[in-house]
Amino acid sequence: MYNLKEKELIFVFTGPDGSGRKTVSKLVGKSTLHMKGVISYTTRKQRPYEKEGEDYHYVSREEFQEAKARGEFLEDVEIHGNLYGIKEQDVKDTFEESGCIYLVLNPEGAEILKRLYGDKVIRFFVYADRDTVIARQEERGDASEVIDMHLAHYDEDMAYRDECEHVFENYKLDHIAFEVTNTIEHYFRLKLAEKAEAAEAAEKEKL
Ligand SMILES: Nc1ncnc2c1ncn2[C@@H]1O[C@H](COP(=O)(O)OP(=O)(O)OP(=O)(O)O)[C@@H](O)[C@H]1O
Ligand SMILES: Nc1nc2c(ncn2[C@@H]2O[C@H](COP(=O)(O)O)[C@@H](O)[C@H]2O)c(=O)[nH]1
Repeated sequence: MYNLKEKELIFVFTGPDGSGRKTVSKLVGKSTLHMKGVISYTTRKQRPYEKEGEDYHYVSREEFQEAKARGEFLEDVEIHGNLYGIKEQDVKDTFEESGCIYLVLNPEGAEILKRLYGDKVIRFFVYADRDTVIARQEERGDASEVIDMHLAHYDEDMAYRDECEHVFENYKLDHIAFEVTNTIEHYFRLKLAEKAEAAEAAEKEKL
């Protein structure tokens, strides 16, 4: 397991499928705060609107299982017969570029990360009501079987909201972007304050 350094934090965006986790995480994490996201590996088929290396790394089941046998995944799950996982090396490399990283995971994955890293994992639960989530997936062209599959665990996913450190409804994109940015900046300020305190304590010890 990758050992997080003192200042490193992982922001996990979780919630029901189609609620807007990827959109919000990219808007805030990448475009506003210049953090880096870690891209998952999956065995599921690429959708027409997705890009390799941007949405996922698409691999065969065999490739995924070989990587798993080599112990390369920090966490991995199976959802509706497809495998998904985050590689430990990708987390390590991304931390070298940025002190904080973000991931988009289902609640099961968010829980695995939380158990691994405790306070260093901050979970942002992003949600919208069932009808809105359906409408968004229809609009982006998801097949009805895909939407049905996602909605089959909507209630179960929603039940995870009370476990998360922060909960955001996603209707107005500019509104949620503002709220999430402020929340992440709060963690950045805490980290800076801790660093300053540690430096001050070190100075005092020298005297
Ligand atoms: N606030 C919003 N208003 C309108 N459309 C939105 C909003 N947020 C996200 N969307 C749209 O909803 C769709 C689903 O968003 P997104 O892909 O970010 O969801 P997700 O939670 O990551 O789910 P999935 O894993 O299924 O992609 C996208 O087409 C996105 O553009
Ligand atoms: N625990 C993990 N969950 C992941 C990972 N990559 C994606 N996901 C989540 O899976 C579902 C289904 O995704 P879809 O793109 O096939 O609709 C969704 O909740 C994703 O956020 C991962 O590496 N680990």
